[in-house]
Amino acid sequence: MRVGFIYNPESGSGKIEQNADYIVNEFKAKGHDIEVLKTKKPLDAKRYAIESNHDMLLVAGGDGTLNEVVNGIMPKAERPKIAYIPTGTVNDVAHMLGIPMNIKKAVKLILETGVVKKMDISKINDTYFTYAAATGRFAKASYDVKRKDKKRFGILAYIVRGITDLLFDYKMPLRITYDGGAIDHTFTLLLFLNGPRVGGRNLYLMKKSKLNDGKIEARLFERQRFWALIKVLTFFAIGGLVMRGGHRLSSSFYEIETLDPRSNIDWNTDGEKTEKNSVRIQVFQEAIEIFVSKRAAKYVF
Ligand SMILES: Nc1ncnc2c1ncn2[C@@H]1O[C@H](COP(=O)(O)OP(=O)(O)OP(=O)(O)O)[C@@H](O)[C@H]1O
Repeated sequence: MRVGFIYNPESGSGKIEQNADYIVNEFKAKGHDIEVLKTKKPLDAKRYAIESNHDMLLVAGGDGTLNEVVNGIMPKAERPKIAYIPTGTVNDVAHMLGIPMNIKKAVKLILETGVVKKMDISKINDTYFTYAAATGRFAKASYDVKRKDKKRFGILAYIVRGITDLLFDYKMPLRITYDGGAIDHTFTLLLFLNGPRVGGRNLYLMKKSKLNDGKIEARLFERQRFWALIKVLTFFAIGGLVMRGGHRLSSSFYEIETLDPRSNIDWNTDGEKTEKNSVRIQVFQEAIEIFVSKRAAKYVF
């Protein structure tokens, strides 16, 4: 197979760099023709994916690098398969797909023990995302953390940034239309999730949410004095529990319209800052093929 190996040497603690030769040799030993495409700056991974004519893209990086590759291949009529080696800080997608954080074990999964599944990809305005779009309280943490802090402190850097966001009162008057109706309210946090994980947390109460069901699960938190904060924290602490003042929706599309003309809402998709204010979210069912563990194939698809 013709394999393009796209890797981000800056992802996570940088361990991928010492393992790149090992990965190349393992793929060659199995008879693959592998081309190394190392990123030098943001958006290189997307460009490599756009220009690729490989049968498969082997991607090593965090959720952000995977997101760039997905944005690169989605407009193509013939999309290469994706094999993913998680080397980022949070690696939410890899946890859902059952891909080990250990590089050698991840390579073994791709070359020997894994299976290929078709996975949904979603789009928010013109940006594709693999697992999460969010706005409001805490949503900034994942893109506001500085790269050098991520490298030094790992996931703790995100937690500290999240805590500094605690006391900021997000008030977002919005109309949310979905395939079951419409809701007008003032919200503090909106989460749109492809599967049962976000922000490094497994949401075991959302285990019915599958990665190939053609639906996006929405968890919407109304703005309330004091209680909203408790409810958001409870959601993350207790596996996705939604208390009163929260909405649980499942739909193949959403329209989110800001009702305040002065609003200044930033959207976070797969951990990066992308769209602003009113957006449309839609799902492309089973849009990409990706290597997953046998266990994930059974439980999240
Ligand atoms: N060589 C590079 N130098 C600096 N930034 C890069 C480089 N290559 C890619 N990037 C950018 O780094 C961003 C973040 O990388 P990535 O998400 O892969 O790792 P991470 O942030 O450590 O992991 P996670 O998203 O799981 O927290 C990507 O969106 C990409 O644009």
